[in-house]
Amino acid sequence: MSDIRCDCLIVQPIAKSAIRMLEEQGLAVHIAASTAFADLEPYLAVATAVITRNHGLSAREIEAAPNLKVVGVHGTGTDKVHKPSLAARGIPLHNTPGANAQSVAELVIGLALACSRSLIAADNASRTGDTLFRQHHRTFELSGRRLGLFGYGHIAKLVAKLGQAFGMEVATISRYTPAEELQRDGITLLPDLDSLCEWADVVSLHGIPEEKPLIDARRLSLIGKTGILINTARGALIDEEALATALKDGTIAGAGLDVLVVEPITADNPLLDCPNLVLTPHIGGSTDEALEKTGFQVASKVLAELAALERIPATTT
Ligand SMILES: NC(=O)c1ccc[n+]([C@@H]2O[C@H](COP(=O)([O-])OP(=O)(O)OC[C@H]3O[C@@H](n4cnc5c(N)ncnc54)[C@H](O)[C@@H]3O)[C@@H](O)[C@H]2O)c1
Ligand SMILES: O=C(O)[C@H](O)COP(=O)(O)O
Repeated sequence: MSDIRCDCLIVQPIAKSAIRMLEEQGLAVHIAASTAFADLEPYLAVATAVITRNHGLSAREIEAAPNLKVVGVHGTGTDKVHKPSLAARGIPLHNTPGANAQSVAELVIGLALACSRSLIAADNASRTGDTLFRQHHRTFELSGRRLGLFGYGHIAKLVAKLGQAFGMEVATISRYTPAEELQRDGITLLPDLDSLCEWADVVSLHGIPEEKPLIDARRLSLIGKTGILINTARGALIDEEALATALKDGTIAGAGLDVLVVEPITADNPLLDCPNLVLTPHIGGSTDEALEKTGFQVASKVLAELAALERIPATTT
C-alpha cells in the first residue's frame, strides 16, 4: 500500500497564495514534477482533488484516480479535460471564468501592435544597425482600423474596450449576446465569420474550437493581404498549414499566436519559418495579477466542493 499522502494534486504550478489556501484548510498538496503520467500516477492514486491548467486531465489520468471527488481547471478552457469520464462518476468540474481575461486582452493588443509595427523585425533591425529598415518596412496605426472579434465573452469584451480606446471600430459575430448589449458597447453585429474576416483589418479569435478549424485557406484570403490574425483562444481554431502558406505568400499581412494545435511547438510545425508571425508560449493568463486571481478562484471552488462533500469542515472555507 502507498504511503503517499496527497489530498490535492496540482498538475501544473499555480500561485503560492492559492496553495497556501488549500494547505490552511488541512489539505496535503502535491505539485507534480511534470505532466508525465509517471509523475502524476502515484498522486492520482490517492488524491481527492485535482487542479490542472492547460494540460487538462485525460481519461487515463481520471481512471488512475479512484478517490477523485472534484476537478478544478485553473483557467477558462476545459477542452482538454475528458468530461465523459468525470460525468460517468458524477465528479464536478470547475473553471475560473474571467479571472485571466484582462491579461489575455492586453496580450491581444500587444500581439496586434507587434504585427502592425513589425516589432520582432524592428528589434532585429535595431540590434543589427539596419538603418534602411524604416525606409523599406511598411507599418500602420491601429487607430481607424477595424477590429473583428470571433466570440464576445469575458476576454473579447475587454479587447473591444482596449481596441476602442485605440480608436478602432469593433464588430463581432457572437450568437449569444443580446443586441441591446452590443449596441450599448458600441459593437457592430455581423452575420457570420466570412463577413467578419472580410470586414476586419485585425481578426481576433475568442470562441471555442469546433470539429474543423474555422480559419482555413478560404477565410485567410477573406482576411486579405493587409489583414492581421490574432489567436489567444485555442490552436485548433486555425488550420496551421494554411496559415503558414498564407504568411509566406502574403495572403495575409501577419499573425500573432499565443496558442497552437500542439503545445509546446514541435520541430515540424510549418509556422516555425514564417515571416510576420509573432508567437508566445500560451502566456495569456500568466501575469502576476491573473495568476493570483485564477489561483484564488480555483482554490476557492475546490475547497467549497470538498466542504459540501464534508471532506473538510464547511466553516473553514
Ligand atoms: N491564451 C490563454 O492563456 C487563454 C486564457 C484564457 C482563455 N483562453 C481561451 O480564450 C477563449 C475565450 O475565453 P473567455 O474567457 O473569453 O471565454 P468565455 O466563455 O467568456 O467566452 C467565449 C465566447 O465565445 C462565444 N462562442 C463560442 N463559440 C462560438 C461560435 N461558434 N460563434 C460565435 N461565438 C462563439 C461564446 O458565446 C462566448 O461568448 C477560450 O477558447 C479560452 O479557452 C485562452
Ligand atoms: O483557458 C485558459 O484560461 C487558458 O488556457 C489559460 O490557462 P493556464 O491556467 O494554463 O494559463
